[in-house]
Amino acid sequence: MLDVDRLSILAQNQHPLLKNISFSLSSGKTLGVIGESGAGKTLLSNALIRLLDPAFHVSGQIYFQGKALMTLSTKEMTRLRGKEIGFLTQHPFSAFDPIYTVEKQMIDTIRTHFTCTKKESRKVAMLMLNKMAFEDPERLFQRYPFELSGGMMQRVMMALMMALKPKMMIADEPTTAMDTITQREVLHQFDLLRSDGTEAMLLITHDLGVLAKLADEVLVLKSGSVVEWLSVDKFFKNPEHGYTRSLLTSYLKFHGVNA
Ligand SMILES: Nc1ncnc2c1ncn2[C@@H]1O[C@H](COP(=O)(O)OP(=O)(O)OP(=O)(O)O)[C@@H](O)[C@H]1O
Repeated sequence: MLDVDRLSILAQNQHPLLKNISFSLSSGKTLGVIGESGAGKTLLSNALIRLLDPAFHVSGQIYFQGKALMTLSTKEMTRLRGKEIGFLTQHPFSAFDPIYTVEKQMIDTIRTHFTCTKKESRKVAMLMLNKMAFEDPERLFQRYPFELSGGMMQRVMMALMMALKPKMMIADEPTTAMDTITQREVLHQFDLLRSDGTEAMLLITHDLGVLAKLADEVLVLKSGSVVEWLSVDKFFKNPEHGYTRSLLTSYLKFHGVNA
């Protein structure tokens, strides 16, 4: 479904930030991407949907269902984002316009991708907000992004993705701003999405518990390079690379588990 071939990113000053990244993501699979802070995870996800600042120099190829994304026009790329490739960012406020209510933004987005009436799209949005554990979606609808917390915005974004049912989903730390109970519910919905239209997921996370629950494969990044690309089973039981082992050991130690 997704093939990334020697993707590299240079900063404006020519400093290499991502170096020859290659991997594939098949239909039916979830790929977890991990690595310490600054490894290049967010740059990678933004590059995949072509939302990088134009100051970066990007080379290599990205194929989504055989389509070379680097050659698509801005208009074609805009059409693809949302319905074909969904994106959940760790900065949800950047995905919403501060001057419109949640209702308007959800309805407009749904109607951009589906032929339906306002009433129909409102009903779908409402249903998904209910699934995202909002107690009073009617009230939420009338609010502006700045009136909501980061965790609430992440849930609104997730509800929108559930309404759009993109073929592939890219999620960059999608539950960071949520409390543990909400996180658990949202991750459950994430899991359900896989059996409801979303065929593949790329999930960036620092939480190895999330990785264990959702991922089939793991891509380990360090300083802009791929260290290992392995099955989740091998990641937890028998990682080859010392860096992967150290990530695992420090996570387990931090969470009070003896390795
Ligand atoms: N606009 C920019 N200009 C120059 N360098 C940048 C820019 N944005 C990010 N970088 C650098 O690119 C590298 C990768 O950053 P990125 O945000 O992708 O890391 P990350 O793995 O997502 O980290 P985190 O887990 O903290 O979110 C870092 O060294 C960062 O300093």
